[in-house]
Amino acid sequence: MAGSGRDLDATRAWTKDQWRRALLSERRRVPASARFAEAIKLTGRLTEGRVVRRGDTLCGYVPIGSEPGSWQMLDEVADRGVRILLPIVVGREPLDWAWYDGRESLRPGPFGLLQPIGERLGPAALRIADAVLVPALAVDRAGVRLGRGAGHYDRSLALAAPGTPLIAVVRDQEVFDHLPAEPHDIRMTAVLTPEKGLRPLGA
Ligand SMILES: Nc1nc2c(c(=O)[nH]1)N(C=O)[C@@H](CNc1ccc(C(=O)N[C@@H](CCC(=O)O)C(=O)O)cc1)CN2
Ligand SMILES: Nc1ncnc2c1ncn2[C@@H]1O[C@H](COP(=O)(O)OP(=O)(O)OP(=O)(O)O)[C@@H](O)[C@H]1O
Repeated sequence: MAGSGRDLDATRAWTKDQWRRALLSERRRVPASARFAEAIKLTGRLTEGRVVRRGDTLCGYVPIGSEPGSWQMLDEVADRGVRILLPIVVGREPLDWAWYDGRESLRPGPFGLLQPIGERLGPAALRIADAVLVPALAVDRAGVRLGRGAGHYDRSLALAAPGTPLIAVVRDQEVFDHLPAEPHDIRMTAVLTPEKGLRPLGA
């Protein structure tokens, strides 16, 4: 598959679904050992104080399948005094949110997700976040994010307070020059990757 900046002409014409298929098959080829090493690096990035600090509220996610990150990532961030909100899928509504309260507080949900069982705070709880980690398959330099294709985050992120960092979490190879965008796509303000850490996106 085209790496960042390569084969630009070929990928210019790709649809979002073609991108998704290519990105997911690439992810599935990453050995568990590499995924594990990347998760440890991501945890380091999240606990070094640039993304969130003690007392902050972070919207996180529980990684599933080949997504970047791990359980440890959430626990180590929580151990540093950061409160973590996790998303709950409610049909095609904006995502609902509940506090992360350890692994025992998670239950299997739709799409292979693990979701928190605590009190549902409503979609507007996103407003109290100091930063939002947004799971993604890829992101481009302008902040265009490619997700799973259900539109959950696009419907939800408009509820974040203006200026809240919206941080796509991807592997280093998943940052591209140009991805297909639609009018409803909400732009990410930054990207977090294991090797290069936190980088701003867009203008
Ligand atoms: N970890 C995580 N949580 C998330 C998302 C996400 O992408 N990742 N979402 C982002 O919007 C929302 C849920 N939407 C989702 C929509 C589709 C699939 C999905 O296609 N799941 C695959 C199985 C995944 C796997 O095991 O690799 C499937 O159902 O086939 C997942 C989440 C909110 N929570
Ligand atoms: N703000 C919105 N309001 C209503 N529908 C929306 C909105 N944003 C996205 N959608 C719907 O969701 C569908 C999927 O959107 P898109 O392909 O951008 O998903 P995605 O961002 O990749 O997925 P996800 O956010 O679930 O990871 C769109 O075709 C559109 O119908």
